[in-house]
Amino acid sequence: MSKRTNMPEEKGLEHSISLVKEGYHFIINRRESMQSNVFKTRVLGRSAYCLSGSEAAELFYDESKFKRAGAAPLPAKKTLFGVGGVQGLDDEAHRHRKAMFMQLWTRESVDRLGQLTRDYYAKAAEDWVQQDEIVLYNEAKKILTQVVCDWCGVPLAADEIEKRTDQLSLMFEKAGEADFSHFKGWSARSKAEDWIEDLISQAREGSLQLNEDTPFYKFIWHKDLDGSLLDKEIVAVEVLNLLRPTVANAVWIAFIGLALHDSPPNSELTHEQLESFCQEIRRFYPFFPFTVAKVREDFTWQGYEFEKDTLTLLDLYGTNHHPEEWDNPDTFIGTRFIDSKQRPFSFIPQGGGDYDTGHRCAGEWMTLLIMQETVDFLMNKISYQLPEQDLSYSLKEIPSLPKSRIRMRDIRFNTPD
Ligand code: HEM
Repeated sequence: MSKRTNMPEEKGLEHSISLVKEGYHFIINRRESMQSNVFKTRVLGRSAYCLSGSEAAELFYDESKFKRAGAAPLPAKKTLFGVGGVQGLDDEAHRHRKAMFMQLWTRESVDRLGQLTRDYYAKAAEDWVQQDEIVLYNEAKKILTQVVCDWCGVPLAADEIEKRTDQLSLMFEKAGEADFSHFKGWSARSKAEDWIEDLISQAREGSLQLNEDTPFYKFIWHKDLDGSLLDKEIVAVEVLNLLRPTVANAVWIAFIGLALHDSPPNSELTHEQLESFCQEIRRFYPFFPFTVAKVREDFTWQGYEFEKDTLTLLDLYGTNHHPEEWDNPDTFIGTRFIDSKQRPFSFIPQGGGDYDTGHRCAGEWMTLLIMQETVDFLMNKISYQLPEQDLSYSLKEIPSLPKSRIRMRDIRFNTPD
């Protein structure tokens, strides 16, 4: 006899087109109309549960209930994640691989990242002051490509910067496209994997010398659970798991440009105020709409039956805007996070739960650091004007970006007082 569930359910055979059309509001719209943080729908040709809000997020991060193997749809693997990376692992294999990422966050390496970010901003701005106009989003992608390659120890020649910036960017820019341009993301990933695999071969053969303290070196010589080196294809996927999302910070940098215009903070920010402003950017502006897992074994939660192997979407954007979790969720309040307790499952722009044992983003601190350096640079190191431009952004496009990508003019270095 088939199992019955009293979970609210969307009628119809397939809703993938609505998902593409409604974008960040797909889960919110149904959560509101069904008045439930848990419901069932059909996307990508299969049944799927959608979860929203902190209680449901906590459930989603319960490893005994959900697994990641086989959850990510093929188009996402071909562009965003790659095959064989940490995102699709579970249990001991996941913890061992995740530790390879988490070992990178030493005081020295974080300080070095901050310094590199400042240096590459300063270098880029020497060129900006000569230009009539620059586009912040495009500049940020180039800067971050150089920052992250330098930080990782991945060699990057000056004449390669544009090409590698484009490849790393297309992987996240085209991941949400439903039309043919999605394949640009596939092609970019394939070229970027070839690039990194080639460098790995050179390093393993001894023709490329790398500093032992760099992430690239550590990943190349990382031993898997069975004591063997990872295949170079897997190392490349994991190195791109450092490069690609760091360049993706350009999306939030474009939103920083917008927030500084729409909701400018006090001119002199304390560290606490700066951090709160950046956290509110991560809460308020869209990036990843949801993340995915699969039900590990049949279980019942709050009277709802969850069936083994069913795809499950956790609403990241909707939880960050959930009226049960936030006062005035749709208002940008730069000081919101001052003195407010961090609630691990309500504020989930980069996933929730535990870093070491769960799938929460390995680069959350790095993201916050780059954002803080960016706000400091734009507010204190240079001055600029925003000419007339279309600053709107659509919640139907993934990833969403201000339409103009933030055009800036009359850029000048500020002189120290
Ligand atoms: C724009 C900034 C970023 C956003 C919006 C973002 C978002 C996310 C999200 C939503 C997840 C999945 C969480 C889950 O499925 O539970 C994730 C995982 C991950 N992120 Fe990020 N991320 C960003 C930056 C970074 C950076 C800078 C790095 C590394 C340098 C990074 C590395 C990773 C890795 C390795 C995972 C997989 C973790 C795992 O499966 O255990 N991310 N990120």
